[in-house]
Amino acid sequence: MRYASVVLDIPTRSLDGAFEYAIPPELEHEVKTGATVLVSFSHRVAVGYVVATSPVPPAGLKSEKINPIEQVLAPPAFDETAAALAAWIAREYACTLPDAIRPFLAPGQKVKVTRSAPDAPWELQNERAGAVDARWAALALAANDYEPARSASRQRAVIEALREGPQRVSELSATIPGAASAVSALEKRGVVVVETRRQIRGGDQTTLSSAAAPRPEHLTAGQRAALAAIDAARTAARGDVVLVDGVTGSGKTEVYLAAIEHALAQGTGALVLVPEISLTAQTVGRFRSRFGDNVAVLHSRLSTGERYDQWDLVRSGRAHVVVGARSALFAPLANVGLIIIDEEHEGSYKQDKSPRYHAREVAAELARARGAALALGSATPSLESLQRCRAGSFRGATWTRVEMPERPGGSVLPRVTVVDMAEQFRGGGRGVFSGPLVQALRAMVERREKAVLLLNRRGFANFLMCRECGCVPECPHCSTALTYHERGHMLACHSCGRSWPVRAYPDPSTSCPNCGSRYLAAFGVGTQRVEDELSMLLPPDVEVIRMDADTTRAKGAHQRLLERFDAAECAVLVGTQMIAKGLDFPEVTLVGVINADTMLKLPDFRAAERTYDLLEQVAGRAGRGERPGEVIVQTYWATHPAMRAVASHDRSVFLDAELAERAESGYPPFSRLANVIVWGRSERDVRAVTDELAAAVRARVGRTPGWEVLGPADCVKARVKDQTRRHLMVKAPVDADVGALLGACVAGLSRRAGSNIAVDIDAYDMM
Ligand SMILES: Nc1ncnc2c1ncn2[C@@H]1O[C@H](COP(=O)(O)OP(=O)(O)OP(=O)(O)O)[C@@H](O)[C@H]1O
Ligand SMILES: [Zn+2]
Repeated sequence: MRYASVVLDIPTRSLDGAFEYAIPPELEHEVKTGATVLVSFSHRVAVGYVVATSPVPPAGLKSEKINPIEQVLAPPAFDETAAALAAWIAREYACTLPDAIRPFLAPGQKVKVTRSAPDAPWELQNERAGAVDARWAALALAANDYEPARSASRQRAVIEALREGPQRVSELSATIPGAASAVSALEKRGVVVVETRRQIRGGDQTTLSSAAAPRPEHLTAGQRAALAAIDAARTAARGDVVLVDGVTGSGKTEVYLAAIEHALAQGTGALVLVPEISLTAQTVGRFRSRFGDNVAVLHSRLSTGERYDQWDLVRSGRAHVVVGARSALFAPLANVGLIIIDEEHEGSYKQDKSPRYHAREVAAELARARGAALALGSATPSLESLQRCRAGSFRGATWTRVEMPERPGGSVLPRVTVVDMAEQFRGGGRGVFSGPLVQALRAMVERREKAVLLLNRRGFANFLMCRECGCVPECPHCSTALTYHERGHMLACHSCGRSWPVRAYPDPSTSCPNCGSRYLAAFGVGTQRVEDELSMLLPPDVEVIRMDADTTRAKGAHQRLLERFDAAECAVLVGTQMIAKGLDFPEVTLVGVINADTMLKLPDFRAAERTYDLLEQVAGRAGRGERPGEVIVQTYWATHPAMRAVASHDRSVFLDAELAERAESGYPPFSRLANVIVWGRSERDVRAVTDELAAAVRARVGRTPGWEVLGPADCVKARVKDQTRRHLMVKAPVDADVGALLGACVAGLSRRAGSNIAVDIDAYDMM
């Protein structure tokens, strides 16, 4: 008899830890680690996941007292190492074990079970995602001597079509009426063979010229150094990390491709993470053109069926390179030699629902557990990664930074001009585009090239700003920017809770607290308005393509817009953050940033870092080919270090000031920051829970150096959908086990009375 440890997935209860069950002999071949099983638990059936099996009964239990596993519901989806990783995630991010295990399951797998009759076997109520088979027809040898009857024109057409190669019967039927019966007739005569093949969904195609990845003749010196460092880390096989710190257009993708080639040559596979939004045909195409069918692609814009097929390619060992969004980390690739995270600074690597993990941290742990290397790439690495490289190691792994300061083939970084918009306003400029940007756009059109215009939408209309002096009202007590609440006509401070009534422009009572101007207005213009103004400014033969949440909603829309931009002779691409990264169009010679500073005033300690990252990334879209590029950054805060750093292509201008400030105030990367959010319908309950939680955390933390508990206070978004939201922030030393401590505090609450609690370790969203 063997025994299995099973983690139960019972939605309404949080049971931590695994329970022991016996494996009946008839199920012995099916009950493996990673399998989904049905067991009985307190007199009803429950779904669970096997996380370990053992030949000996658990200590202290008599074998006849152990309940048997009743049924196997789904085959193994993960192995022992993955099970251990899930346990690590649960502890590190203070979530339940089933929450940590679910990302590893097959796409579409659900927790609910049903059965058709009282004694029928139970089945999972999965989304319809399982494998799909297609019937393929092909000519048999006998076709060479076969002459269809004169009346059999359909048979003739089918044979004709199949001479080009095998085809799906459904496809034949679409072009030849009655093809299916002709195929059956021909099959009976032995002229055609029909076979069932697994259909694989989700292998999208593109016409984008830049989606191919022709192998360059030689790598640059920077690329060679980066590749050597990654190879060395892979050979060391203990989870060492290499940060590829390469300027925009320096050829990081080529480094990844070469490193993966080396990994494959040694019989190991690779996981490649790219931000969801840049998982476009362009990026995927580069990997496919180098590795063909050995690539599986996983992201959320695929249908469940498509994701299932791609996932199954990995599990069945047919694909060894997985390219995907952060969840690709959980793909069933057993023999991982290399993990790559492109644009590692991206905030989207942090998941905002349970499990609230950060892909960089999970990848580091996975690399350690699998004896693989982790390569992080960015033109604007996160302060966390830079700091770990300075220290040389983190959590037992070596962190090495390799610089790639040059673009290959002699192309140079673009010239950057910062335009002070307050000055433009004082000079009478009231439009969306400053004088210098208008001139640059006209010159670009004359040269018949392409331009990219970024409209920053984050932080939009969250605060008031004076158009004349650029001032943003701040709290006199906390020096955080005041948030504007349009409905209540009020400015509020989210650190101390104070608020002031105010009316924004065009109300006649408006007045800037700094200069008295009446142009104190909510901040922002929409992409639609930019598009309209552009059309008025430029000749009609210039194509204007708008890319934002509205125009990219439809499936494949993102790709079609880029293909249009690619195919155009002279065009302007206007878009939100989604256009800032990854795009590689050599004809783009102008990049304009309409409003560089909307994020700077957000009550978020990473606001400046995010602004710098975004500007540097979008600037990097210019001049990637032979022609030099130009960048125009419009801002009301021309002296901010982020602007100056981008203008001079010198990160240290921003970095030194920023690191000093973070060290001073004890923010990451010099500490860990956890945000505990409590929300619910009753404000009283929410307050009671946050107060108890704050007291519990303070009691545990005591006066331990490096720990600090802030709050409780209202969240920036204090009310969402009629629910009150309060939070508590906890700062801890970088090596502290924050998740375990906060998890225990939450578990020890005396009551949670209709409140929801989210423990967000290493939080990115402070709102
Ligand atoms: N060694 C090389 N020789 C010539 N061309 C190269 C070489 N390496 C890369 N390239 C080309 O340089 C261009 C930029 O490369 P890539 O897109 O990989 O840059 P990147 O570093 O990822 O940039 P970004 O961070 O801005 O997205 C691509 O068109 C690529 O084909
Ligand atoms: Zn205040």
